[in-house]
Amino acid sequence: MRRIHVIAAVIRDAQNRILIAKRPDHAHQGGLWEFPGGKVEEAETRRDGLGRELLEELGIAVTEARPLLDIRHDYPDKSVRLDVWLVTGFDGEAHGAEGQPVRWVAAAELDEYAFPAANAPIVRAAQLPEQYLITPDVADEAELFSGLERARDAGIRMVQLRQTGLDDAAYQALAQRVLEKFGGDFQWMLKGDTSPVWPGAGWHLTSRQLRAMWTRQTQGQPGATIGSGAGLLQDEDSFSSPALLAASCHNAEELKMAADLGADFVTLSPINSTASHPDVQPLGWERVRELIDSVNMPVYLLGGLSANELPEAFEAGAQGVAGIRQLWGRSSSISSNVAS
Ligand SMILES: Nc1nc2c([nH]c(=O)n2[C@H]2C[C@H](O)[C@@H](COP(=O)(O)OP(=O)(O)OP(=O)(O)O)O2)c(=O)[nH]1
Ligand SMILES: [Mg+2]
Repeated sequence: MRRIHVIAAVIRDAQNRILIAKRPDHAHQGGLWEFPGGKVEEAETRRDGLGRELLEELGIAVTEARPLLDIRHDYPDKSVRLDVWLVTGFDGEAHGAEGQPVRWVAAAELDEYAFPAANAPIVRAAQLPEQYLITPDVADEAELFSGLERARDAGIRMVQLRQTGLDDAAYQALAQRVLEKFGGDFQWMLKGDTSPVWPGAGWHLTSRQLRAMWTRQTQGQPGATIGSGAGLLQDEDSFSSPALLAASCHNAEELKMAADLGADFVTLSPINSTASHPDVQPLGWERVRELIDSVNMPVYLLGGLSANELPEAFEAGAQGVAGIRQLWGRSSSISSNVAS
């Protein structure tokens, strides 16, 4: 089946709301909500297709946009490439120019709408920020707390609580204190051998845990997924359901495992060489592009990258950058929205 190239737009306004539209009942995937867009024409660039579709469907002229996520999905009757762009600037008042209902909704509310099956990762990408801070090892809790305050003030919105050298009990106790103080400031991603019990917290698997879990899942229960992205949770293996499931990946095999488990997003590393892993061969941008292209999930690039490299990351198809020192030490000088 020929794959149809579709441009779709996550349009964000100044209040951080996102525009969704309802597909006509008779259309393919009819009656479901969608991100506005449509088929790219033969002699048209992606950007031109985006501009034309949003003018036709919503009566707006796009002024600021960048790639967000590229998805390949096979419906029983149709194969599509959903080439999703984030639109942060436009002229005109968006309205249903073809008579379709449109609605501005908060990112968190997107979960309440019925979208086509291919859209789950788009919803996730629309909700996730551009930067993912991983906490460095700190000397004491005061250093951790002041760093988190700095990150919050600099616009960081998602943090993985990482502290090497703590046993599980000490880590859990630290997480409790950190979440009591900063619970509402960030989307928290926790580590450890069991799914976090804090409401709203996500779980970030190491690549070792990812492999172990994948093996267990695929051998025990074919097709079973645990991630929230797939909408299927099961707790036979004593999982509680994390708000988000993420995994650390370094190659195509691990990316595929994360996708099989229904991960909401992944980190991919190392992009550049880093002081902490001088012996590890960096992936380099060309390979990174190929790897991102091979999956339908939001991917954060990790390893020697700073927020200054967000434009390259977006160009490669990434959700954004993840970082330890780069997003911590200098976080007071980082703009939260470098791309716009
Ligand atoms: N625009 C859009 N299409 C989506 C989304 N999710 C999804 O699976 N699709 C599928 C449904 C369709 O098979 C295809 C988009 O085709 P379309 O019907 O919108 O194309 P179009 O605007 O060019 O319309 P037309 O000229 O065919 O009437 O992509 C989404 O979020 N937005
Ligand atoms: Mg359309």
